[in-house]
Parts: sequence; structure tokens; C-alpha cells
Amino acid sequence: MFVLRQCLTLGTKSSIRNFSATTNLVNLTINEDTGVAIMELNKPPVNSLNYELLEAMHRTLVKLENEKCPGMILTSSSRSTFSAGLDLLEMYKPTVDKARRFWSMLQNTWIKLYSTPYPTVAAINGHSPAGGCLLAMSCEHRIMVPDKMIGLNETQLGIVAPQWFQDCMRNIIGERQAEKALIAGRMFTSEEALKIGLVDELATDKEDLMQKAHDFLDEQMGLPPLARSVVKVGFRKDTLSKLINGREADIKMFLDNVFQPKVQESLENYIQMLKKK
Ligand SMILES: CCCC/C=C/CC(=O)SCCNC(=O)CCNC(=O)[C@H](O)C(C)(C)COP(=O)(O)OP(=O)(O)OC[C@H]1O[C@@H](n2cnc3c(N)ncnc32)[C@H](O)[C@@H]1OP(=O)(O)O
Repeated sequence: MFVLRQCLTLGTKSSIRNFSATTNLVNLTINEDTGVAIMELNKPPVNSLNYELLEAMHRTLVKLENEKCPGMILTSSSRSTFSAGLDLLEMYKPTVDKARRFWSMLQNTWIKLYSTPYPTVAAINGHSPAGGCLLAMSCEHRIMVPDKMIGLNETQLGIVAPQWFQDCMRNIIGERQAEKALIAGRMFTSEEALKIGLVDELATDKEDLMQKAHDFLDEQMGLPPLARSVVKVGFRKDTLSKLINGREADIKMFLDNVFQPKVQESLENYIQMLKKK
């Protein structure tokens, strides 16, 4: 196993097949011996989730499903950030069609990621606010490097985390902790996130992060896959069905919300603040 992992980090061609989604927004590396996939988000500088990145992720997840992927690590090519969440520019003064198309692709991608039968682990190598936190929470296991921030901070931006974002958090950290975190739009340090169970492990650095992610997958891939996946999907089905059966209502809620003048004002101020940093 050690030899294989070393091949993986060094990128030895004999055991690694590199598949790049047609855009390079997602780098997909599949280990030919183990089948383990590493899905690396690659939209510099901070992997903000715009339509194109979400679509590339969706396409990659469909490919992994078709190829009967045995396990997947979700990570980022950015040095500072796992994902900065939804691309604010997709929500700032969009047309109705653009906003609808964007939200629908976000739903598609989340449904695919949350319902994967195979084990998934988020190797969180940087900050992970809002939609970034959603991606991490949609994996089965979360490992994070120290001194970064994670959480659903929407309230602090004057926007509301959609119900399914909230449900994902509630499923992981429980009703009371989720209520407090969501009302405040609280961001947690890696260490705080570990304490409340929002992440499962801390890693010392990127190498340790990937090692721990592989260890998690090794353990999961040793379990009978069908039984494993039935239990996983069983636990997630209520949260999934709520969105799947209410997709149109969820889009409507997003559109009603995003076009409110107060929301547009908050987005504008926030974008300006980020640009001035
Ligand atoms: C209406 C209902 C919708 C409900 C749901 C919303 C869910 C969401 O996901 S909303 C998005 C929430 N995201 C955030 O609050 C994160 C904002 N970004 C940051 O806090 C920081 O960028 C960072 C901690 C992630 C990284 O910090 P770092 O110092 O490394 O990078 P920066 O210099 O801040 O940013 C670089 C560059 O990227 C732009 N940018 C950052 N985040 C976003 C984003 N989410 N969307 C679009 N663009 C983003 C930032 O403006 C900088 O751009 P320039 O280089 O042009 O200045």
C-alpha cells in the first residue's frame, strides 16, 4: 500500500491514470491499482463555485458512477482555500435565466455528491466557507489541515443558508449545535470544528491529509460494498428526498431571495469588501 501511495504522490505514470474533465476546472486522478479517485477542484484562486465548476464536478461524478468508482477523495489545488463557496458573481445582478440555470446545476451536483454509494472523503486543505462547507459536509468523512476556517457563514452576509445546507449541518453536528452555528453564521477554526464534530480528524500538512484520506478509504473499501452503500444512502435519503421532491420550490425560493434589493445590496458590499482586502 505504501508503494502505491508513493506512486500516487509522485504521479508515477504506470499506476496513475490522469483524466481531466474537458475543462481543467477539475483534475481527476485515478489510481489504476486501487481505483481510488482524487477529485481536485482547480479554479484559481479560491474555487468559487460558478456554473462551469459545478458542471465540471457533476460530469466528473457521473463518470465516477459509471466506472463504479470504489472510493473518492475531494480536495483542492489552491494553497489557501478548499472552496470559497458559491461564486458571488453568479448571484450578483444575474438574469432570471442565469440564476435559475446556476441553482439547478448546484442542485444536480449536490444530489450526485451526497448520494454516491462509494465512500467519499473531503481532504480539506484550506478555508471552507458556505458552499465550500456544504461540499465537505456532503462527503462521508472530513479531514482538515490546521488554522483554517470552516462553516456556514451565510447569515453574516445577510443571506440565508438554504434548507438543505442546514440539513447537512444538522445531520453532522446535531440540532442544537447546528441551530446556534446557523443563526450566527459562525465560522469555526479547524480545531473548533474538530471539537464539535464538524470535521472528523485534523492533519498536520497536505501529505498527512492525503495519507489519512487514503487510510479512511482503505478501511471503508474493506467493508462489503453493497451493505455499506445501502446503509449510507438509507441515512441520507430523507435529506435527499426533501430536495429531490422539492427542486422547483427550492429554485423559486432562491430566485425570490436573490432578487431582493437588500440581498443584492449585501452581495455588492461583500464583493467590494473582498476586493479591497
Ligand atoms: C441568495 C441565497 C444564496 C444562499 C447560499 C449561499 C452560499 C454561499 O456559498 S455564498 C458565498 C460565501 N462565501 C464566502 O463568504 C467566502 C468569501 N471569501 C473569503 O472569505 C476569502 O476569499 C477566502 C477565506 C475564501 C480566501 O481568502 P484569501 O485571502 O486566500 O483570498 P481573497 O484575496 O479573499 O480572494 C481572492 C479572490 O477571490 C475572490 N473571491 C473570494 N471568494 C469569492 C466568492 N465566493 N465568489 C467570487 N469571488 C470570490 C476575491 O474577491 C478575490 O478576487 P480579486 O483577486 O479579484 O480581488
